[in-house]
Amino acid sequence: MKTKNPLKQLKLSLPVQETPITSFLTASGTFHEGGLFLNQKGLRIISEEEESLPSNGKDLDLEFSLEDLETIKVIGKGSGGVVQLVRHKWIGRLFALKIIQMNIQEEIRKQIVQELKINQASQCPHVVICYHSFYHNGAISLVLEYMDRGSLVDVIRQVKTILEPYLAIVCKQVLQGLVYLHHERHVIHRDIKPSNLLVNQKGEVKITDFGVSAMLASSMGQRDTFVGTYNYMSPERISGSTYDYSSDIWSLGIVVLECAIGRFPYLQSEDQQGWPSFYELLEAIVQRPPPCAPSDQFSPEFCSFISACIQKDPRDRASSLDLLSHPFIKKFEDKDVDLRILVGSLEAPASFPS
Ligand SMILES: Nc1ncnc2c1ncn2[C@@H]1O[C@H](COP(=O)(O)OP(=O)(O)OP(=O)(O)O)[C@@H](O)[C@H]1O
Repeated sequence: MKTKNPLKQLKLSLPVQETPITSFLTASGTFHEGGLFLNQKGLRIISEEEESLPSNGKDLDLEFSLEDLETIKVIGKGSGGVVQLVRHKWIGRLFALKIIQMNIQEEIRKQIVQELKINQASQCPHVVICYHSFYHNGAISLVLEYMDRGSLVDVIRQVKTILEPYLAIVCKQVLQGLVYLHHERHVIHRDIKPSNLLVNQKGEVKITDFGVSAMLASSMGQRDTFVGTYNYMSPERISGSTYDYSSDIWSLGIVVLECAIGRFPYLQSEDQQGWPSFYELLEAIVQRPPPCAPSDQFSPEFCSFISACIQKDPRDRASSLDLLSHPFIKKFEDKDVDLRILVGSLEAPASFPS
């Protein structure tokens, strides 16, 4: 028997497409499924392990002892000691272990441990978390959040210069860290420099060594004995005047300018023979007009940002809070600039030869 309308019976009923494609996208226009990220800038695959790692570590409530950590390799050396990449034997998680050698009296040690405890309470996603600190065999060991793309020193070494859109994203995150330190914790960092600004492959930038320079200074019995580089130090600190939060802003300006032009701003040119001597450099910072961004190579917003930071008179510098709404930062806010694209192309310091 023939059916009246065979085609009608064959008709498939398709589900009505009620879900618009945009609902699969994140705010940045990225399609995200499992570990796969796809947007107009390309494709990225992030392992499930990385994805599930907490970015602020608030949920990490482990009992630590140095015996629980196994060393993988040394990933950095500073004036105070070494930094090792370590793995927690039981949970397998990676940390950076910073060991600072200091033979100090019991009283000062107690004071330092107390200070570090306060630092451990960091509640800002742009300040590297210090999970634990130990005093052992004359050394202070800090168990830090591991930043797997190293510092801005490693970034500049590989890319030479950082383009304005990426720099704006870097600056915004550093400023968020500084707003936290200056306005919530009421502390001056005192050692903002490229090696203290760390990056991870999620595109996060965080300030580290918060409180460490103060700790080293107090361990020497003088409030302002400085160990480290003077390159980023403000003129008022070099000349021994009183200083405040704006001293960190000067340092930030020098760091950002260096990242943009690809050389330390007090060097006249890339091919300048050798560095100025220690005293020539200090004299230049205190006596000479401050460096600025060349207006024929950079946007007016960038040049204005740099001169809002690098002012000889600290009162002329903008605050971290003001700088967060500077036109240079605002300019790229809705432009979907993804720092992961930049850091994704870099080699991890952990894979550098020792
Ligand atoms: N939490 C971390 N995660 C990943 N790498 C780190 C971490 N902390 C430090 N490092 C690496 O170790 C290097 C040395 O760090 P450290 O703080 O000891 O010295 P520094 O800042 O380079 O110099 P100085 O001791 O003069 O301040 C850094 O430049 C960075 O590459």
